[in-house]
This record gives sequence, structure tokens and C-alpha cells, in this order.
Amino acid sequence: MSNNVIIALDFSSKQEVETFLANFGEEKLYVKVGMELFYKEGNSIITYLKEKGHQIFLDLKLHDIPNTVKSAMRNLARLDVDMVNVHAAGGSKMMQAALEGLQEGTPEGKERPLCIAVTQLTSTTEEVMQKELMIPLTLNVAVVQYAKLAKESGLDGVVCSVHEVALLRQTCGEEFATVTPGIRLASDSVDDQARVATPEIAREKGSSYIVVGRSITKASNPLHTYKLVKEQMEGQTV
Ligand SMILES: O=C(O)c1cc(=O)[nH]c(=O)n1[C@@H]1O[C@H](COP(=O)(O)O)[C@@H](O)[C@H]1O
Repeated sequence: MSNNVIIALDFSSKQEVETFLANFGEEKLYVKVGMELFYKEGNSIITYLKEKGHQIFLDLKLHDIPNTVKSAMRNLARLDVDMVNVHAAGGSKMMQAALEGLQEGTPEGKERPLCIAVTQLTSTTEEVMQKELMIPLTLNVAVVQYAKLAKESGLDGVVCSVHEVALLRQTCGEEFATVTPGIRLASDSVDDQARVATPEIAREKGSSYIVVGRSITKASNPLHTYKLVKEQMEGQTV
């Protein structure tokens, strides 16, 4: 079964990543490289993680004009990662361009990385969306609209919170991936996230993947916490 727990490597250097990964021995992980790490270490961090045998979600949340996104995705595809993302707010032409770029850049004999779209960030509340961003919709309606747009544009899934997963299963189908950050164990603090849930709830609601950062990276025993999260997500008792 494919690994559905993605660990967010939100570190500022390769050295910190090495220290963190030492906790996991030879365990093959699904990791997420975001802006903080990628902007510091660049492509070499991807090469390093691939050499270690980990699956990689490269989370750079592209959001620009279609031509720029297409060219950027062509370059990202050459890194041979497993998943990349864009903001659905860039619109259908931008998302289609992202896919074209990925297809063009995917090396011969390799699979195109999955391409998913961020709907509304898990740090966004309905109030912020309506009052600051002036989107006059409920959060659920906005997420469904962005997800439908992503699906119609040919993307493989979306980033959303666990709370919208059941709705998206109804509107976009079982095959459309739901990647859900904002995951916290019951005892953790919420930090800057707004729409949070435990791994257990994520499993019950049917998330395809959960993305877990600080609950694991800041744990006193990251391997133990990772196993706990995986057990909750896979429905086994600890
Ligand atoms: O695209 C993402 O991965 C993402 C989208 C989103 O809506 N919310 C969100 O938290 N993320 C990422 O998921 C991770 C969550 O980290 P923690 O809050 O520490 O678990 C961070 O790396 C975020 O950049």
C-alpha cells in the first residue's frame, strides 16, 4: 500500500534534515519539501532525498500567469519528484498550463508527478475568506468550486482540510486525491492552522494523504510519533 502520511520537512538547511531523518534509520518515507528548505538548498536537496529512497512532494504552490507556470513546471518535472502543487486561484488556464509543462518536462520512461491544487489554505478561516479576501461564499462552497475547477483542468487532486474531504468525495469522486494538512494529535497546539483534525478523523473522512509537520518534527521522539500518526491513519490500534 502506498504511504499516505507525508512528513513536512519544514527545516532551513540540509543539515537539519539529516539530523531529523537520522531518527528513522532505513525507513522509506514520503516527505514534503516546501519553500523554506527548497529556497535554501535548491535542487540538491531533492537529489539527496531521492538517493535515500524517499518519495517527494515538492510544495512550491505555483501561482502566476499560465506561461510562467508552464515553464516552471517543465523544470520541476525534470527533478523527477512524485507530487507538485499550484494555487487553484490561478484559474483553469494556469492549471492546464501547469500540466502541459509537467508533461513536457517529465523524463522519458518516468511518470508525470501528480499535480494538485490548493483550494483554501488550512490557515484560512471562513471569516478571513469573506471579510479580508472578499469571497462572498461559505468556505465549503469556495473549496468545492476550486476543486471542480482543478478537476476540469485535468489535475489529480487538491489540498484542502479534512473537514471538506467528504464533500469533495461527493462532488469530485473517489479517484480525485485529497491531500490534507492541518493535522494535529489531540494533545498538540493548533499553532497558525485554523482547520485542523487528528489523523484518526482524516482516516474516517477519507483523506487520500495527510501532511504532518510540527506534530512529528518537533516531537521529542519523532519516530514514535510518526508511527502513532500512521497507526491512526491506517486504523490500527496502538
Ligand atoms: O500545500 C501545503 O502543503 C499546505 C497547504 C495548506 O493549505 N496548509 C498547509 O499547512 N500546507 C503545508 O503543510 C504543512 C503543515 O505543517 P504543520 O502545521 O507543521 O503540520 C506546512 O508545510 C504547510 O506549508
